This record gives sequence, structure tokens and C-alpha cells, in this order.
Amino acid sequence: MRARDLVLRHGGWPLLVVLALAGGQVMDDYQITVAGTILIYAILGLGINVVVGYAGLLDLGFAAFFAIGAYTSGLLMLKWHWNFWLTLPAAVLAAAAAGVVIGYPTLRLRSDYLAIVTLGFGEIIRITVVNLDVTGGPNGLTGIPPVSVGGRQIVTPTGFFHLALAFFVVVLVATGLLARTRLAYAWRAIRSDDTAAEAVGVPSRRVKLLAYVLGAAVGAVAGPLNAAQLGTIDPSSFTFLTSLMILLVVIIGGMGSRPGVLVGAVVIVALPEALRTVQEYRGLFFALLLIAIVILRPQGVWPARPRRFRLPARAPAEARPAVAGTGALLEVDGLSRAFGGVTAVEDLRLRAAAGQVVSVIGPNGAGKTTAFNCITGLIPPSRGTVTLAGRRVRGLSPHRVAAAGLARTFQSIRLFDEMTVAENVLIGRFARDRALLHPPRRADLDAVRRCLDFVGLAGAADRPAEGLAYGDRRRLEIARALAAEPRVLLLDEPAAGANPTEKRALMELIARISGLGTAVVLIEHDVALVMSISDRVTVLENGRAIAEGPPAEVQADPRVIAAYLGVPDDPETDLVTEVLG
Ligand SMILES: Nc1ncnc2c1ncn2[C@@H]1O[C@H](COP(=O)(O)OP(=O)(O)OP(=O)(O)O)[C@@H](O)[C@H]1O
Repeated sequence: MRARDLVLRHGGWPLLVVLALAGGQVMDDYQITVAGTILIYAILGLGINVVVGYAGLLDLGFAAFFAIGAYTSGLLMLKWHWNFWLTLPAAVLAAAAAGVVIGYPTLRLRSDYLAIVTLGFGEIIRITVVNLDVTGGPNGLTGIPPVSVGGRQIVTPTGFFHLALAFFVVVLVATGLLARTRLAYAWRAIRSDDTAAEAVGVPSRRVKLLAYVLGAAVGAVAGPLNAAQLGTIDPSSFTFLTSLMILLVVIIGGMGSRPGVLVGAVVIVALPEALRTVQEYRGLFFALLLIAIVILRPQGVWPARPRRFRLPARAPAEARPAVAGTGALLEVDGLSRAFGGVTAVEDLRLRAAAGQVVSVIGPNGAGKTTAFNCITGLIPPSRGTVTLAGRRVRGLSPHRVAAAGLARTFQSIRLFDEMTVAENVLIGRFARDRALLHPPRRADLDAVRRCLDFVGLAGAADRPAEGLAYGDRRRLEIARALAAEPRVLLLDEPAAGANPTEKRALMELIARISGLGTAVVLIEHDVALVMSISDRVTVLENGRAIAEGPPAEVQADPRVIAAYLGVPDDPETDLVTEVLG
């Protein structure tokens, strides 16, 4: 085991705290004041790390939460004479509320727009406090009383350092606990591909909102602390430059890395201080160092090593994914969807009963994927109903449709590449159990093991999804869908790009899935495969079903033959002619 691993796994943090305490004994007042400021930036860094590092949401206005924490505490102390300790939860709650305000409207935005909105939010807060009388205008607030601990006032730099260290430890433990929760895995999934995460059952809006709220709450702790250190609150401490510095803490240290946050805070605070001796070149040296770090260590000085989701050594008793259902599970009626003047799907009727394999075929652009996207809630249909085991699901968001029992795979495979095989499957569990602030449960572990065994990927559980061979990636996507224990499984061209051996294995896998009582709905271009495994086939052309029935009937339908043979350039025409006879 490498030295770094040893330090990390066996008490690196306690050791660091002891070293910091010992260091505090030998530092002079100036050094210990700088050390206190490093801890304040480390707390801010742990806050923004939740938003940017864990959830991958860019935030260029994080100083706003710092300001909200500081002003809430300062005002409560000065105007209503609250005790510092009582103002703390108020400061955290105020910042968390602001997290909702900024988080809610930005949930649908992509990262570039998100950057602009968060930057604007930071400026709004700064301009507001500069212009309000109650916040002291441009002069800010002065006369903030010192913090009392056990009747003793903390007025020395050493005393403040110890207080800041205690705050840092609490925040460190809290964020450490957060990193163990299912929420942390959900954040990693939405960071990787939020559409896929939502489609397999992650409530992506709630998960993103929680990143803002929790990140803001953590960062807000630094506000009262800073006010207590300085005895004043100066609005010029909360500029865009401050937000940039806080962001740099995680960029330098390593996104999502808690030790990295501490390294980043040291670089951001201590380095400019160390360069005071070369005052006129200070900015230049600092900028060069930042550029060097970004070029030489793009992952940060101490890259994140996210907590790995490990499977139990022994296999659970039940070797198959638990799925259930009887009778008609999926009923689609009158489903239509137009894009401008193009009618992609028109008046589609589809039925899939428990244990059935129902296929949808049709030439390119026939509307197959659009139909799947409408059924799963990814895009709203213009008309029609979708009923899943008797429950109307049209209009529900994709994660709710997934929770109702409808799982899917994608035409172009969408895995969470930075996560392991087992973690990918774990994300599929969110459709069954949406608990967020809880570590993965025993049921999660068992289900992941079962699903990986079922598709034959148990041996690759700890490998990153990114490095998998093409066929394995397809199987992993199916395992992730099975983790939701779906009543209906929609497979979008699962055999695309597969060789004949892989196709045979896939057919066998589909037969086993339907054998569990799941209704399988398949979009596939490989007509031979479709005809051999389907109970019923629907043929789409220009968005309309031109034939529906058992494979033998569909094969003999003259409209189907005409539709397929009417595509002379299609490389599959020969195969189709052969299959259709
Ligand atoms: N987001 C969109 N905006 C505009 N038109 C779209 C959109 N998505 C699909 N279409 C159009 O709708 C029609 C059906 O497309 P769809 O992708 O559903 O077909 P498909 O049968 O799945 O095709 P393929 O086999 O090539 O995947 C096509 O004409 C396509 O150009």
C-alpha cells in the first residue's frame, strides 16, 4: 500500500489535526492569523466542493453564501444581541434558503448558463448589502462581539485558530458523511450524464437542488467565523474575486477531493502571503504557479478518489433479479408526437403483457426512438395515453416513470463512465428506493450482485465502466435497468454493433429476462433477431404502425414487405428479403 493510501485510510485527518495543534504552539501571531484564514477558505472550499466537485454544477458566485452567513450572524448579534452560537444555525438556514432560491430556477440550465446565473447571483447579493442601510452600506458592520466559549472570550489569534480548527473538523466530518450517502453516488451519476441518471430513476432536480442547499449551508459556516475573526463585516470581502478564489481552492486541490480542498486553501491563502517579500512580482508568480498547476496536474494537486461501492464477498441467496408482473403491463394508446411539421409518431397503439417480448421495427426515422422517449417521459407526447400496470404514467417525469416500473436502455449506450460497473448498477436502484441521505443499503448490495450475476458481469464489478468492451457495455446497461426490478423493460437497439456471438448471447439474455415475468419491448433493426424472439411485432413507417401481430403474420404482410423493399439503398434489404421470404 502506498504511503498516501496508508495516511488516508488510517487516520490521516486526526494526524493532521494534531500537527496543526502542535504547529499552533510555535507560530507567531501573524502566522497563526494566516493559518486561521486558511481554515476559513478550507471551509468555503468544502462547501463549494459539494456543488462543483461532487455534483459537477459550476458556481461562480459562491461568495454570496459566505456573505449571507456573515451578515445573518452579524446582524442577529448586533441588532438583537443574539449569542454567536445561536446565530450559527440561523446563518446556515439563511444560506440554505438562498441555495434553494439560486438552485431552483437554474436546475434546467447547462453549465455555461449556470455559470452566468450564479455569477449574477453573487453580484446581486454583494450589491444588495452595499446598498442597504441595515447591512451598513459600503462600510459594512463593525463591532461584532468576540465569540465566547465556556465563559471565555476568544480574542487572541491562537484562540481563534483553535475555534476555526474545531469548525473545520465538524464540517470535514459532515462532508465526509455526505460523501458516503446514496446522494453522493447520485451526484456522480448526474455529473456524468444527467439525462441517463434521470431516466434510470435518479430524481435529478432534487439531487441538484440538494447540492446547492447543502453546499451553501456548509460554506455559510465560514461567514460568522470570519466576522468573529475580524470583528467587522466588510462587503468588499464578497466580490467576484472572492468567488473565484473559492473556486480555485477546488480546482487547485482537486474537484471532489477533501484533502485537495485543504491543499487548495493553503495555496490560495498562504502563497500570496509568502510572496509578500517580492511585492511587485507577487501577482505574476501567483498566476504562473496557478497555470503550472493546471497544466501539470489538471486533476488537481490531490485528485479525488471517490469512495468505492464494494459488493459483499458472498452472493445473495436469490440468483435472479427480482422482477414481477402479470397480465397486460404496458398499454400505449393513440400516442402521437410531432416536431414542427414532422410527425414522428402518430396514433401508436402498443401492448406488452408479462413475460412477452414485443418488438417495434421500421426503417430509419420511422419514429421508434421518439415513441420510446414519449413512453418513458423523456419528451412529452402531443397526444395519447401510457398505462403501466394499470397506472397512467403519461406526463410524469422520467424518474417517476422509472419508479413506476418502466426501465430502459439507450440506442447509443449511456453509462456513467467514471463510475465502476457495480456503481452503474447501483444507480439503477434509485427507481426502487429513492432514499438519498443514507448509505447504500444491504438491499442495494444484494440487488447489484444479483443483476451483475444475471448478465454475467460480476467479475468486472470494480472495473470502471469506461474501459469495458462494447458488448459488456450493452450488458451493463441492461443490468442497470434490471436493478430497478422493472415490470417493463424497453431496449433500444441492443444488438446494434454486436457480432453474431454477442447477438446470440443477447437473445438468450432477453429470453431469460422475459422468463422472469418482465415485459420486454424491443426496438431493433436486426429483423432476423426480432422475428426469432418476439411474441408480437409492430412495424412503423413514417410514424404510423402499418402492421401488428405475431412474427409469422407480420412477415407475410404485403405492406411490410413493400415498406422494407422500398428502401433499395438500405444495406439490410438483402437480409430482410431473405428473412421475409
Ligand atoms: N428532437 C427532434 N427534433 C426534431 N425532429 C426530430 C427529433 N427527434 C426525432 N425527430 C424526427 O422524428 C422522426 C423520427 O425519428 P426517430 O429517431 O424517432 O426514428 P427512429 O425510428 O428511432 O430512427 P433510427 O432507427 O434511425 O433510430 C425523424 O424524422 C427525426 O428526424
